[in-house]
Amino acid sequence: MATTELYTKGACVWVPDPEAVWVSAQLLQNYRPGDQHILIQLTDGREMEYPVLPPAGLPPLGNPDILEGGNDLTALTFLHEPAVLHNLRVRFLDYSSIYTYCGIVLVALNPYEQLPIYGEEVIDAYSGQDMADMEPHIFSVAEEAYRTMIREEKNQSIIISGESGSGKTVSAKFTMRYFAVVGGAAQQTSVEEKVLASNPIMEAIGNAKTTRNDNSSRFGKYIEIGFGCKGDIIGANMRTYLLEKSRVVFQVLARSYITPCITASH
Ligand SMILES: Nc1ncnc2c1ncn2[C@@H]1O[C@H](COP(=O)(O)OP(=O)(O)OP(=O)(O)O)[C@@H](O)[C@H]1O
Repeated sequence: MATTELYTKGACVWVPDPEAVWVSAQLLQNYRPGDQHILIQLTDGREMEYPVLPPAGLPPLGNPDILEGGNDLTALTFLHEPAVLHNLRVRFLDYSSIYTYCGIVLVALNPYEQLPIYGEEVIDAYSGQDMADMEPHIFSVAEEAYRTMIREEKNQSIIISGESGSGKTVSAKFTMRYFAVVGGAAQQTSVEEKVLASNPIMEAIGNAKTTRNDNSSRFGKYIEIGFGCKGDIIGANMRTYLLEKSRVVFQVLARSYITPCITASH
């Protein structure tokens, strides 16, 4: 079926909104190829003629209600910006869930509050489980990498990306904690303790406050964790890269010595 045939009376669509970014609306008439406008009704009851000329064209179609709040974005019938934003919003507000899969990728929202979802009992629940059988969580990604490494005896990588303040450093720390717990059994060995204890030291040296993040990393980190044949952490090293020189805006003169000052701006 051509996509335009789905634009029938009663179909749900998303239209851009200056405040809410996207709002949902319903078609009040069938769309016929060549139409320059389509009559829609917004959720607040307002009716409007929506222009369907290029470049915007027809508005993105809404997904069936039954898919709302699903834990994998790839299961959505229509995958576009408003569908992704809406699904993440529903999961966050209605299911208190900050994690959603998009295939093998985990999408994480920053809750800006401590959630009770990172305790050892949660680590135990994820340990040994398949990613597909568990609700999305940073621990399921860590578990997948850990199990694949043990099973295939191959190095694994977890890439954490996002804009400043989105929660990359926090996610990396939860991942390292997961490895320390599942690999170190009940008692953490001193190597595992040292790996976890390196975080505050690195942050003391390499983090600074910006307008977006009170504890913003000033450089990227490539953290390599070594595991022994029993799956326990036996060492780690960290390489830094991508120092954001643009943020080194001035030097502070303090008494007789000069302290380079990595500050703020943004
Ligand atoms: N999962 C989470 N639970 C609770 N708070 C979180 C979580 N993720 C992030 N935060 C909060 O958001 C703040 C910023 O997160 P973080 O420092 O990890 O961001 P970042 O992506 O590493 O930023 P930058 O690129 O600027 O270094 C944290 O200090 C913490 O307060």
